[in-house]
Amino acid sequence: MSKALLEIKNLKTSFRIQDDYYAAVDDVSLTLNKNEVLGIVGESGSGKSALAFSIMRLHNRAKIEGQIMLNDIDITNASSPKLSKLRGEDMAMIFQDPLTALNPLMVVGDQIAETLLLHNKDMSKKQRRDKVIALLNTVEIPRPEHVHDQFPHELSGGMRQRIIIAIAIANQPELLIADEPTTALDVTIQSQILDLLKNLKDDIHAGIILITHDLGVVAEMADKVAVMYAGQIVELADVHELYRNPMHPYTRSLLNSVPNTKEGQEKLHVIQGIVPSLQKLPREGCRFAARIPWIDGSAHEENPVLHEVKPGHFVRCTCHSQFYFPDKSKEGQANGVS
Ligand SMILES: Nc1ncnc2c1ncn2[C@@H]1O[C@H](COP(=O)(O)OP(=O)(O)OP(=O)(O)O)[C@@H](O)[C@H]1O
Repeated sequence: MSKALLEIKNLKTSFRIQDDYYAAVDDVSLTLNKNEVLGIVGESGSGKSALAFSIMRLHNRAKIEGQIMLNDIDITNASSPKLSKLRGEDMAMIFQDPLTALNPLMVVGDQIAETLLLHNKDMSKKQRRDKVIALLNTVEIPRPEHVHDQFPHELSGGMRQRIIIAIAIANQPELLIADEPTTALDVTIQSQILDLLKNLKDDIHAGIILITHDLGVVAEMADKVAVMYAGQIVELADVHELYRNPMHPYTRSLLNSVPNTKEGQEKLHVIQGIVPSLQKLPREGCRFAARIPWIDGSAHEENPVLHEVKPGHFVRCTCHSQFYFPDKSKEGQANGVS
């Protein structure tokens, strides 16, 4: 079997709050291959961005334990100059908010050219401009010659996100992380950006990590899905398997909280409570136990680990085998989103 593009083993990312360290990402292991899209889903505060920033090594003061390997390069222990070279060239990120990610004082064409220059010092000015125009075409910007010389504030939110995508793919990274790429955009623009990412997916041959709240987007774009809760992956499976056969109570609750157009959906499931803050996170036992109090405590493992319940389908904690929705009429509808 060919080697994975990205291999993460037992990653733990902790932030210092007052006098102690608290893990926002805890015991995360996963692999991603070239040309593969991994969707990461979970509620706000579940650690998705902390995971993405850990891979890019963009946390300044976090303590990172475990291992992140990108193409056999150990990112966890890479030096700052090495990381600067890796970012942009081997891995790149599309951020949530395109306005804050762009320099307001520089025309967008120059911002794309700057990224090219960082990793291709020998490119002539003319080559750079041609490449920028080609990239603007790739991200489907109309009148690229004109847009090249515009400032970010002169462009719409959707156009700005296209510029961010052009910057991210400028040096053909092998790993592309899109962290909620459509959150800051209105609904019609969201679908245009997702369509663009879908088209790019087949052209750039990168491994893509797509972080989103939107289970529909994951269903459409991802090959496999990791569901995160309170810093941990609670379920990981091929996308079809996960939607057909969700097992972890959190995955089932998430899927059942999404409206679908199929017949028989009487009422949406509400996941009681919220993801606890870092300092209040239970460090032992099943982290989801408090949100499914009707399930007997003995159903949970003392130290839940990911079990491979089927080839390639991993679930954390044994509580899934005893889980049911308190409203019995909802049982069996967990597969409703596809
Ligand atoms: N630099 C930091 N210092 C301290 N705590 C942090 C830091 N970054 C994130 N956290 C905490 O880590 C936890 C996970 O946050 P994270 O932003 O990764 O969640 P998320 O799943 O990406 O949420 P969202 O979907 O809202 O972006 C949260 O409790 C958050 O407050």
